[in-house]
Amino acid sequence: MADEHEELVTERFAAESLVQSGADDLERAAEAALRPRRLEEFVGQRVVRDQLSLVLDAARNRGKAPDHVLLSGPPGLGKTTLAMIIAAEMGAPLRVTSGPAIQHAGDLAAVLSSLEEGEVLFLDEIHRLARPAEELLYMAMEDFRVDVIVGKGAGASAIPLTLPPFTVVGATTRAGLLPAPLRDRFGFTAHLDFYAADELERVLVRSAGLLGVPLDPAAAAELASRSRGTPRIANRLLRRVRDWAEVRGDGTLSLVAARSALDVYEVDGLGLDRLDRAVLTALCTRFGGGPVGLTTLAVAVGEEPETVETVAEPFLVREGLVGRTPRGRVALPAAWTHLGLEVPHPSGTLFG
Ligand SMILES: Nc1ncnc2c1ncn2[C@@H]1O[C@H](COP(=O)(O)OP(=O)(O)OP(=O)(O)O)[C@@H](O)[C@H]1O
Repeated sequence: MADEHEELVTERFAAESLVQSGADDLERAAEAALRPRRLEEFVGQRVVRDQLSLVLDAARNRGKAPDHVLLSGPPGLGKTTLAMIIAAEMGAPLRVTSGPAIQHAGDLAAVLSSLEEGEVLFLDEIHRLARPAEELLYMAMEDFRVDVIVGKGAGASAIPLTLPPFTVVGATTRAGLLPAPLRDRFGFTAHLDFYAADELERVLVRSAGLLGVPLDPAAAAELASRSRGTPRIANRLLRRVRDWAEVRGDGTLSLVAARSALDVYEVDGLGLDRLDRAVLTALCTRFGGGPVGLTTLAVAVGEEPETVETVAEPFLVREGLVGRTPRGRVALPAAWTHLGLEVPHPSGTLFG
């Protein structure tokens, strides 16, 4: 059970999950099969969808590559899916890479100089691009030009190379870390927010249809309300409920099957998982409700500060469990209540 629970938690860490290659390859394949291919299949995010649809229609009418697009938001909300949709809607090829994969400016120059006209270049985790690569990207995005450096040291020379028009789709969980000159080169920026329960229900119904499994409406509602506002988690839980229904039930994804599977995987009433609860527990019990700095909090739960900040925290803040103050993170009254603890008196250090 513990291993299975671990797997459920780590699905939120796309990069780290590479470690568990076998099981995760299967999960990634399962995820890919449920990915919407066209904008009209993309559930929710109505404003982003409308705006993007306008950008793409206008580009199509002009017969040009669309403006560069920057997508930000927590993991699993559909940034990669939207990049794929942009390429599909434009009938353009898609090239996928990421900030950490590009170590040197030369790596990026090689990618850029091999792009076809109209190609969509998806740059995941764009905030992690190395500075020299970032500067090369500015020029390529603005002037469709790169300087290819030939030779080394004093004898090195830059040969300008003109690129065909292309579209960068950048994705980041930390838009605030992007330097202004890079942010400014995106003609369209969109922030993806957590999904409402009714939107997640639609994601689940669509996925159950694609998987060919019978999903009771009550089970869909239960799963939607316990998926952390995140389609990736909703789809992952759906597959776990299917496992439960096939192995321990009658194959129907009923409310009983949904609740039983969620119990097995220790997903609580709010949809919080092990990391979320570890953060809340540390905040409330170890640090007396805070304020506590991000790094100290991360050490206490055995995670990287970036993971706590980008994976756990946004949902905890949105649910009113955790607050950010200039002095650090604090547990809000709902956090104590959720953990079944007594809320400390407000005249204490916490809210005073
Ligand atoms: N709006 C949506 N409608 C239907 N399914 C969605 C939607 N958004 C995401 N999904 C599903 O959730 C899964 C995760 O989405 P995706 O990989 O695009 O997220 P992401 O934001 O790129 O995450 P990460 O930053 O971790 O890579 C997809 O496989 C897809 O099946």
